[in-house]
Amino acid sequence: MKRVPVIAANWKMYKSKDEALEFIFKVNQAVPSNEVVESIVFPPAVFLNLLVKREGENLRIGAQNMHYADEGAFTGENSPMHVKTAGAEYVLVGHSERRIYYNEVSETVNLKLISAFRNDLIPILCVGETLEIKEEKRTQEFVNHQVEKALINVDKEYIPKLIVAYEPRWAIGTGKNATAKEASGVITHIREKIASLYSKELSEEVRIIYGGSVKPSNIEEILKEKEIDGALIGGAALDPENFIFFTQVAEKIKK
Ligand SMILES: O=C(CO)COP(=O)(O)O
Repeated sequence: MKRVPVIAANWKMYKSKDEALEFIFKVNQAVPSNEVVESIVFPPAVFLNLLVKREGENLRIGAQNMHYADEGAFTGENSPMHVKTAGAEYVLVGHSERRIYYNEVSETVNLKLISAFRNDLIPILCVGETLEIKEEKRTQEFVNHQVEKALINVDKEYIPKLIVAYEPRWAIGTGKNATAKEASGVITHIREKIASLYSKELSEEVRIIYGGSVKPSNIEEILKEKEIDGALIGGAALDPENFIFFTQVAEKIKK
């Protein structure tokens, strides 16, 4: 089954307004068409509107987080409607930094996933183990459990839209990436888990990507793995030239 590769830049809490605009200006014309590579940028929420107005045809914009409720007394939060009307088409759900610093737990991850689908946003569900769990050789058990919990009550009609990012926590921002083979192994098992929850056919439509210290020097090796459908990149994708390079490698390898 052919799956369109995904190259996603998670800006986290970086970039000034001018830097954000400069990035979009440089990248918009340079990335491959959306049918060939889905190129997505996740800026801080306050920039969503600004960046979408400048959007060309190819670069897509997503939110780094959202609340699961449609509205409510939740000071400081953005609803799915807010991020959607600001122009987001995608949303990161369950990023490890949200899980570590903001009390994101499997129940809220699950509610956000359901809410994203209901609001016609494409979620990138982030999963990944700590170093401790890896050393205990419990990676697969842990990651499969995260996937299973996240997908509770998610209707099968939405599964083809799902994107999962396998981001081992020990690899995020550390310069230490999982080897391509390691990542591919975990991703294969995630797909099997989704097959066991839904069906093999549906599981083959899900894009499963890798994140954690992806950089220009390792992107080729990672994307050469058939099971890895793209990358979610932090630090290295803040540079527009790098981002363009990542999309070009995806276009070349996944064609
Ligand atoms: O958290 C990440 C993407 O969501 C990965 O960050 P780094 O690429 O900086 O390791």
